[in-house]
Amino acid sequence: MAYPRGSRAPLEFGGPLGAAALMVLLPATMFHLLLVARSGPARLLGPPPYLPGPDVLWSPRVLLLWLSWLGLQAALYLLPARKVAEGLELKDKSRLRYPINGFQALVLTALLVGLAVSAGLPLGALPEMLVPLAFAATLTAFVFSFLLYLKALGIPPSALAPGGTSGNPIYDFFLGRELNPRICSFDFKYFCELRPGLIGWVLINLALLMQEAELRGSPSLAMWLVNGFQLLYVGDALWHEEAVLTTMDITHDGFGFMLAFGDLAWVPFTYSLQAQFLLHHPQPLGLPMASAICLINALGYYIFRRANSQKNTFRKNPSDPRVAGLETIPTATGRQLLVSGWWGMVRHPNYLGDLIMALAWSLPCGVSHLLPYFYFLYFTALLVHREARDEQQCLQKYGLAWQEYCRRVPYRILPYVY
Ligand SMILES: NC(=O)C1=CN([C@@H]2O[C@H](COP(=O)(O)OP(=O)(O)OC[C@H]3O[C@@H](n4cnc5c(N)ncnc54)[C@H](OP(=O)(O)O)[C@@H]3O)[C@@H](O)[C@H]2O)C=CC1
Ligand SMILES: CC(C)CCC[C@@H](C)[C@H]1CC=C2C3=C(CC[C@@]21C)[C@@]1(C)CC[C@H](O)C(C)(C)[C@@H]1CC3
Repeated sequence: MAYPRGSRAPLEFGGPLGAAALMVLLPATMFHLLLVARSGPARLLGPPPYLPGPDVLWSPRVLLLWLSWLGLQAALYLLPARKVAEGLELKDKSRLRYPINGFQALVLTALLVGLAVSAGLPLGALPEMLVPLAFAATLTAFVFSFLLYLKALGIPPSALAPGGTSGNPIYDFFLGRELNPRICSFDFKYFCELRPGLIGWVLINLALLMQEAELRGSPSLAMWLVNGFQLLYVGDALWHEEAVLTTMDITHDGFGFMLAFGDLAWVPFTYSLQAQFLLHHPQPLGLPMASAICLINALGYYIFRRANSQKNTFRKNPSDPRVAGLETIPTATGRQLLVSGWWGMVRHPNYLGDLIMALAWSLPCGVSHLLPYFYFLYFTALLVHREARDEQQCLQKYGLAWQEYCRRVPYRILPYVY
């Protein structure tokens, strides 16, 4: 980690050079994956079948469709919520309020799409638009991050994110200067993290399933599994929407290109890679293998959900009977660290569960190609890097208590291995 002059916040992601490289590499990787998934050889490490020209990337009609999608999700966000949650305390001691209606947005989107399909909307045509749609999303992410950067020029220092204030415009543009950019009560980061991209991801999956049914008479078992597993994951995220308020994206990272592109483009267009692959490369899958894969996904989901819920319950109320019996380490901040239960096995049991699920999403695609395993490989790298960032932040927050926790729980993600 490099340290910028005149500031104590360490530079991450390789500093300005790393940020500039990622701003080119991430969109390039996304387009590479989209093009390769539909090509015959589907080679992750091979060249793309062709380089798309402006006529393939750019379509005003598709841009309009994309903006309408964002508009629809924004309208659903503004509907009355079943609950309004408070975020963590900010530097100025205030707390922001967030509507909890993400699951409602998912259900209403499903109803609207169902109505539109029964009225003749050709959802199966969506897979043909993925490349121009991804281009529209990338363009939106660049423009949006630029506007967010400008907006952050006039805000008080207390509203800045700890990381995005290096003074280097490229680095700050990438990481995001403002922690919680809002217009009135509309919170852009919270909205983008959970709505257009996540719900868009399952909609793309569904469109790929419908397209497969049109092409082959019925969707394959592999396609059903991928759709089912990823719908469970997105449904779970929206059902437990409040938990996202304590993730580092909301509490620590600014809202810049990294999250805008990640949320709006990367998630829907690369996380749907397995379903894209299956549409063009059908894979035979027998019932015994499908059952084994379901068991792997169930195991991953169980660890992921139980570990996340245990920490969230403990953070909300340490005397809750479900967590009151667990062993803890006190810290100088007054907060405690769990040292038994899920958080006593490894320091990030939730990452372990998430990674097991990631593997289960790739397995229905067989083992003939590396491409459908891209998500598992990328996600391993993302979580290892994220774990290191979180470790750094926890060491800063909890000092000696964190060191004691690391001594008591020596493994980070995988027991006895890492
Ligand atoms: N699908 C995807 O692309 C992604 C999914 N994820 C998933 O998101 C979820 C949230 O991940 P993330 O926000 O990275 O991190 P975590 O939910 O693991 O949160 C880390 C925080 O938990 C608290 N904590 C750590 N150890 C303990 C302990 N022993 N006892 C009590 N509290 C502890 C600390 O915060 P504090 O003490 O301040 O509460 C720490 O900063 C994970 O399940 C992850 O897998 C994440 C990134 C991408
Ligand atoms: C494009 C770059 C390589 C990095 C971008 C990272 C983002 C794609 C991810 C950062 C943290 C995320 C989370 C989820 C999705 C991916 C991003 C935005 C999450 C919403 C997925 C569903 C989970 O249940 C969750 C815990 C709510 C996740 C929160 C973090």
